[in-house]
Formats: sequence, C-alpha cells, structure tokens
Amino acid sequence: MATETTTLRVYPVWIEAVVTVLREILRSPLPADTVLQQFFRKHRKMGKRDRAFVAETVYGMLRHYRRLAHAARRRADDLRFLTLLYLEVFGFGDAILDLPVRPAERGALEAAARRFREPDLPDDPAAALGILYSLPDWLVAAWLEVLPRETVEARCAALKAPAPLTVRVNTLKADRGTVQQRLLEEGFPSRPTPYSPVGLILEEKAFIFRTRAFQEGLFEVQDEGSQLISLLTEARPGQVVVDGCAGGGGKTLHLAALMEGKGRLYAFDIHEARLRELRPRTRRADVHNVRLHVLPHNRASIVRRLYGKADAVLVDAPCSGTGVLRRNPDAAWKITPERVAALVEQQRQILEAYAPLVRPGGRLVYATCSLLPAENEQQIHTFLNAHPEFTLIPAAEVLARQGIAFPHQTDAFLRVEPATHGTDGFFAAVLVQS
Ligand SMILES: C[S@@+](CC[C@H](N)C(=O)[O-])C[C@H]1O[C@@H](n2cnc3c(N)ncnc32)[C@H](O)[C@@H]1O
Repeated sequence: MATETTTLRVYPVWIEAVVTVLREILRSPLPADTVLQQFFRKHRKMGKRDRAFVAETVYGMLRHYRRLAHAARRRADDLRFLTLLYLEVFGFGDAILDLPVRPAERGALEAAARRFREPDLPDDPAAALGILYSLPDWLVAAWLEVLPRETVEARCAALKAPAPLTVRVNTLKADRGTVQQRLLEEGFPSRPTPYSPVGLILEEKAFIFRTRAFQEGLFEVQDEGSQLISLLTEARPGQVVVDGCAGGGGKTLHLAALMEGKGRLYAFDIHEARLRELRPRTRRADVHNVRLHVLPHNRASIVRRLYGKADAVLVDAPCSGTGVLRRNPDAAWKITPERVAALVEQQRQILEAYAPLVRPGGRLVYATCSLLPAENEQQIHTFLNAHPEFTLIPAAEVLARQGIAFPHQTDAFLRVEPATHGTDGFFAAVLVQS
C-alpha cells in the first residue's frame, strides 16, 4: 500500500520557538529537558504537534550542533539559519517541509546542506570526528588516547542515536512477565532487556507515567546500564546498605527491591532537593526500609556511626555524564576539561569519605556514567594505591553469579555503553574490604 506523504508548513513562530529554547539551553546550567519543560509551561497554548516539532528539532539540533555550524560557515549563534539547515537536512517525520526560507537565502541553505552531507574535514583525527559527530575535540582526543579510531568512531556514532525507553520492574510488587503484560494491556508493547533480569525496553517511546502500571508502582524508568550497577552490590535482605550519592534515588529503589524491603538502607546526598524527589517514589514503590539523610550538616553523626558497619556501599558519583550524551546531548557543550578535573577531585573525596563505612568483607561499588578514564579506571587505581585494604574483584563474575552472561569485558571493571551493549555508558568497580 502506498503511503501518502504530506506537506507540512513550518511556521516562522516554530523556528523562533526552537531558537529561543536552544539559546536558553546553551546559556543555562539546567539540563535541556528542564529548559524545554519551562518553555512549554510558559507557552501553554502551544498544541501537541507544535510541541513535538519544537522538542524534536531542538534535540536533533543539539545532537548535530557542531556539524551544522561547520557546514553553515556562519557564526554558531546564527541559530535561525542553523535551524533551517537542520530541517533542510533531517526534515520532520515523513513530511515534506515547506520551510519559511527567504528567496535570497535559498542558495546558501542548499549549499550548506550539501556541505553538511559531505563535510570537508581537517586531517587531525580528533577534530575530524569532533565535527562529524558534533563533539568537542578534547573529548574525542581523550578517547583516541586509549582506544583505536574505529572504536572511538563507533562510540561517537552510538552516542548520537536517540536512547530507548527502558524501565526496571519493581520486584517488590510484580515480576517482569506480569509488568510486560500490564504494559501491553495499556497499549505499550515491550521486550525484556538482554542483561538486566528486571528490565523492559518499550518498543516505542511513549509517555508511560500516566499508565496505571506506573501509578501502582510496578516499574520505574531506568536505563539498563544503571540497573546493572545496583546488581553489583549483591545487596540482600537484612543487610546494611548505603547509597552514598542517592540523588533522585533510581538506584536506591532498586537496592530496596534487592533487599526485599528488609534490612537498613541509607540514602545520602548533599542536595536536599534531589533526595526530596525520592520520598514519593518510595511510597509508590512500597519501599519502607530507606532512611534519607541530607549531608553534610549531619555527616559527622550519621556517617561516622556507620563506620565499619555496611555490608555494601554504593558510590554513584557525580561525573561528567559523557556516558549519557544520547539523553543529554547539550552536556557535550557544557562540560570542559577544567570541570572534569574538579569532578575527579570531588569523586576522590567522596570515595575517601565513604570507604570507612564498609565492614571487613563488605564491598564498595564505585560507579559513574562517564566514559573518561580519569573519572573511572584512573580514579580507582588512585584509590587502591591509597587503600591496600581493598581489593578489586571482577564485575563480570559478580554478574555471572546472578545468571547474567556479560560479554566484552576485558578486565575487572564493568564498562557498558551504547555502542557495545545498547545501554547508556556506565563504568563500575567492585572493591572488597579485606
Ligand atoms: C550521579 S548522581 C546520583 C544518581 C542516583 N544515584 C540515581 O541513580 O538516580 C550523583 C549525586 O551525587 C550527589 N553528590 C555530590 N557530591 C556529594 C557528596 N559529597 N556526598 C554525597 N552525595 C554527593 C549529587 O547531588 C548527585 O545527586
């Protein structure tokens, strides 16, 4: 059956909306989705289709920003022209676009679109890949120092593809098969994740927070890579477990499920606002064994009281987020080598603060959603040099004990990323206190 192609008239106000949102995202320290939501809240009259157009175009432009600017041969802040160029190259769905292009700029736009499709690239490999995949040179260069060019290129390409919608089944309330069936009944087909025993990948992206299954606390949205991190703790019912950088509590809730709601689970963070998000999530998930504490004002009493007591401590450290660029493409333009250096020091201090909590024979799991060796392997080597009482154990073996076969691991660390596992990029190390 022939499909009918429609022509979509792109209104100048849509272009203006994209430009306004993009300018704000590039200027603001807030993540792109927050800025976008703020914009939509201010423009309540925008229809569903207008919103979809603006959101998709903004995200597409953030993914290809540098290559667009390179092809446009204009200042990167000529966002109107870059938006038209993006739409000329990528379009919107299957529609033929009728773009609001002035006759005098049509030629320039078509020439720029040709340059986008066949860019003239410099000889320097970091700059060439940086332009092709719209990433900063310093980031690509850091990867080229430790990986072959083909591997780096596969990584760059995978980080530019949109991420799937993945959920973690709340095993306190249901098993994976039941939740898959419930989602299907509500119109959302899914398939099991290949590695995590409790994950489902939705066949299509959708707003699933309105489903009854979600409201009943049967699942949480969580990337499969993130699910594997909590499994590395092998947290069990009755244990003392600490989630040292709990944030909104994605991993805390998973730890609670692994503990079957039994034992003591501490969720710490320095940002009260992040921990506050966790409260309603624990209620929905039927989690009752979590104690939330905002550091640092009570760090001394709470953290010191736990010295030598924890069976497992998870440090899901603040990081560059270079492993989650497919979800937060704007981060590529906000993170700098100076910021990474500051994060490395922060991570070191957090590890130092939490290591004493681990009991003899207990474990410390360090994780980031970074793909930079300085925040990952190098951080752990620094820690092990200072702490001979800890030993690195192979993460793949920890997962194998739980029935998870895990390919592509060449050493004791866990490394997953879009190009190899289809997950977000995560790094983890499991350290046992002897
Ligand atoms: C990667 S996020 C955690 C994400 C969370 N574990 C999850 O799975 O949803 C890192 C968190 O570390 C917190 N953080 C930063 N410095 C900290 C510190 N010194 N002690 C504890 N938490 C800290 C940040 O506020 C942030 O929420």
